[in-house]
Amino acid sequence: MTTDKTASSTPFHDPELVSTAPAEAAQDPHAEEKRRLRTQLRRLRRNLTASQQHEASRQLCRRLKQLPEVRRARRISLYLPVGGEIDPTPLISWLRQRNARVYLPVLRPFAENHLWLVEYRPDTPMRRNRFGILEPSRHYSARRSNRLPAWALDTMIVPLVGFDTEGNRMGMGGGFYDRTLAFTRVRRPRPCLIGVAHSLQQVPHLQPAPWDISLQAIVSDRDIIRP
Ligand SMILES: Nc1nc2c(c(=O)[nH]1)N(C=O)[C@@H](CNc1ccc(C(=O)N[C@@H](CCC(=O)O)C(=O)O)cc1)CN2
Ligand SMILES: Nc1ncnc2c1ncn2[C@@H]1O[C@H](COP(=O)(O)OP(=O)(O)OP(=O)(O)O)[C@@H](O)[C@H]1O
Repeated sequence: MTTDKTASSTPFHDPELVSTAPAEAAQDPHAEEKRRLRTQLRRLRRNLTASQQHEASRQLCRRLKQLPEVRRARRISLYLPVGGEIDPTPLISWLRQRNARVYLPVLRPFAENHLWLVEYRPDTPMRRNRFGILEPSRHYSARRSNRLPAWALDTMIVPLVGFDTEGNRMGMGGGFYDRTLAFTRVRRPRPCLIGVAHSLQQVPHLQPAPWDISLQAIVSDRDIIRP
């Protein structure tokens, strides 16, 4: 895993090169520490009670509805929560009333750790992916007309495992969003990225990795952080 000599100098500003970079895990000197912190933060959110979750979701959605990036979005992605993630789904009916289109991440087949963004309508057929997360079915997602390239979204609501007040983020560790959004370093248009999490997922400082994509805002049940 550590034999690739070019690994540490991989130009992460080039999404094409980056997405084929070998020995990915070996490139992150903070990997072990991040893994531990991730496990700890995931446990914290999993341990929230149903009523804490309900209240956090209410507060989150109240704040999200105030954001211009959410209010003006015609095409917006969010996620269906698992494992204690803060729940953005009460936003869906509100968005539909405003005639916004709602998209969900789908694990992209044959492209390791990349996401498709697939439209989510009331009649969209759903299935569970390999992580047990509900997503639009393979058949439905395979139809190009049901998807959007990430650049065509106005806003993406991105789940976080950890964050700091400078807007550094930590995800589930698969690099799914980082890979899917790597193009934002070099091309426009690009979606506005809003990270969301429970306030207890805030940590004093996260060391950003070279491939981390930065967020326009982080919204929790307590705050709106603009880095
Ligand atoms: N609700 C939700 N949907 C999402 C994401 C997310 O973070 N939250 N994703 C954001 O990326 C993508 C899925 N990414 C994921 C990455 C890792 C694991 C996970 O549970 N990993 C396990 C080991 C899994 C296994 O191999 O079986 C673990 O770390 O313990 C789950 C989802 C797309 N959909
Ligand atoms: N653009 C990219 N191209 C190739 N590999 C990448 C890219 N971005 C991240 N990775 C790899 O993905 C792995 C996970 O990265 P990291 O721990 O930062 O995930 P994360 O930010 O928590 O996940 P996510 O992006 O899904 O929220 C790392 O090993 C990293 O090398």
